[in-house]
Amino acid sequence: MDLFSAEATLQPIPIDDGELSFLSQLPLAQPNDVLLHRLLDEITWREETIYLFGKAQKQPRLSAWYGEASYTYSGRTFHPLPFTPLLLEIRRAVEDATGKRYNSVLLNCYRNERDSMGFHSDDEPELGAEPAIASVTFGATRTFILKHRKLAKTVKLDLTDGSLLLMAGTLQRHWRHGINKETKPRGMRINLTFRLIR
Ligand SMILES: O=C(O)CCC(=O)C(=O)O
Ligand SMILES: [Fe+2]
Repeated sequence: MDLFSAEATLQPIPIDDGELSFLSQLPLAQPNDVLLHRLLDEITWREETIYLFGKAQKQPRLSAWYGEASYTYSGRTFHPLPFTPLLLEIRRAVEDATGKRYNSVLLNCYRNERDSMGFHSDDEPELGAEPAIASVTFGATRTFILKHRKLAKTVKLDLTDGSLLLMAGTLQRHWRHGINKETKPRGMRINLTFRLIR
């Protein structure tokens, strides 16, 4: 094995007012494309309805919650499904790589370039003051955009197949993040954000 072909540990990404680190390939027991298709098949995906200015709208992606604690998100309380063996396996890899523990995961499936995630912070009180949120991507690359709440600063990161991004420290307090729609065709992408809910 070529030990120098890729970084083996999380590398810090310099950013003001928070902590970000990135690992281009999370060590996993199965290839990324096998895990992408297993997640697509084994997860109970839902197309949630959201209310925007009082109007019902389908969320522009599929999503699912798994874990050990109920959770409030965008003003709604979710009762997660229990972790599956596949999710436990991915969680173990994420815990080993980040040195932190997680009891919940939000999964999002971006079916194509038209799916997206609006700008938000993962700053719900049950996540605590400086939450560690570990984000794993399978499938197509999409651009993860961070916008500072007060300063005119934007950071863009390409989240590639098999990558791990750790958001920590005061990042959620000072920055919002999201995934824009794209104009060029994109294949399917599944993202998992592991969290610790208290
Ligand atoms: O898909 C992504 O990379 C972002 C997901 C996200 O922000 C979230 O699950 O809260
Ligand atoms: Fe988020």
